[in-house]
Amino acid sequence: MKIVLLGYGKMGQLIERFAMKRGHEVVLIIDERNRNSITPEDLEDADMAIDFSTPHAALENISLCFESNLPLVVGTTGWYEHLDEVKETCLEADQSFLYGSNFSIGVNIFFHINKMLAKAINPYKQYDVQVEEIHHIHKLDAPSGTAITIAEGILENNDEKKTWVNSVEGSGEEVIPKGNELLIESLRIEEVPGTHTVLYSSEVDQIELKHTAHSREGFALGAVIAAEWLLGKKGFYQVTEMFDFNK
Ligand SMILES: NC(=O)C1=CN([C@@H]2O[C@H](COP(=O)(O)OP(=O)(O)OC[C@H]3O[C@@H](n4cnc5c(N)ncnc54)[C@H](OP(=O)(O)O)[C@@H]3O)[C@@H](O)[C@H]2O)C=CC1
Ligand SMILES: O=C(O)C1=N[C@H](C(=O)O)C[C@H](O)C1
Repeated sequence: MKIVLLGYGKMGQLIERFAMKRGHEVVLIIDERNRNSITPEDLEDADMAIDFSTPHAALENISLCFESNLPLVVGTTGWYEHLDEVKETCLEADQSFLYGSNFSIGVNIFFHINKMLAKAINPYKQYDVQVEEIHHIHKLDAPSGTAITIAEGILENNDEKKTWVNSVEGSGEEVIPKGNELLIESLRIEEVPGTHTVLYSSEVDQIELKHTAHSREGFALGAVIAAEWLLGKKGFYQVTEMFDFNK
């Protein structure tokens, strides 16, 4: 596959390594320095684009790929308030699009267990639930996209919680969740690649479901596998649709 990389930071560089290992070719690298000079024609010879850029760049990059009729995998987080409009444009224009807050297999298994756990605990109102995410200090968005997906999985299966609220440690803003609000606590610590925990607490005990990424390799390999999965398909997909355990 001939791949265009949008974003060539920590993730883009790792994705290039895994793409080459799996026999693909990176034909164009786009980052902040050359983005303004890129036109849809520059993407004509490619088979697939993979975007791991920044929350404010993602939307324009998605439009660029749609204009070029280039299938696109988006790992960038922090732009999800625009998901509905992207879906509409994608389907209207008969494009190929896949996005995911987290491409690692481990986290996708976690997403699945998170929903099952939320469903199992739902009748036992003595448990209160909270989500915690820890990432490196360079991260631009909070809460993490993964934490939002986890929170959505809980909200779908919990009668008490209606919405999520976010508190960023050290921001100086105190967030005290109401009874029907699910708290996502964000911590930014050194170079942590990504740790997500769901905590259910009662007076007598605590249940924890935790995923710790040891590196970014799982995310990068997952993004290349997602690109391979998307090739030849039309439509709007989420990464979770790639996995059988969601069926
Ligand atoms: N879904 C998943 O599994 C994962 C998602 N992510 C998400 O991926 C994104 C990138 O993460 P990461 O690689 O760590 O971030 P980095 O900050 O390391 O890299 C961001 C890259 O985006 C480039 N960039 C900035 N503006 C544009 C633009 N307009 N068009 C194209 N590229 C641009 C930057 O260029 P320059 O260097 O020139 O500034 C840089 O190369 C984040 O949103 C993060 O949350 C991260 C890991 C896993
Ligand atoms: O910015 C990161 O680094 C990560 N971002 C994604 C997110 O926001 O969930 C995925 C992963 O946790 C790493």
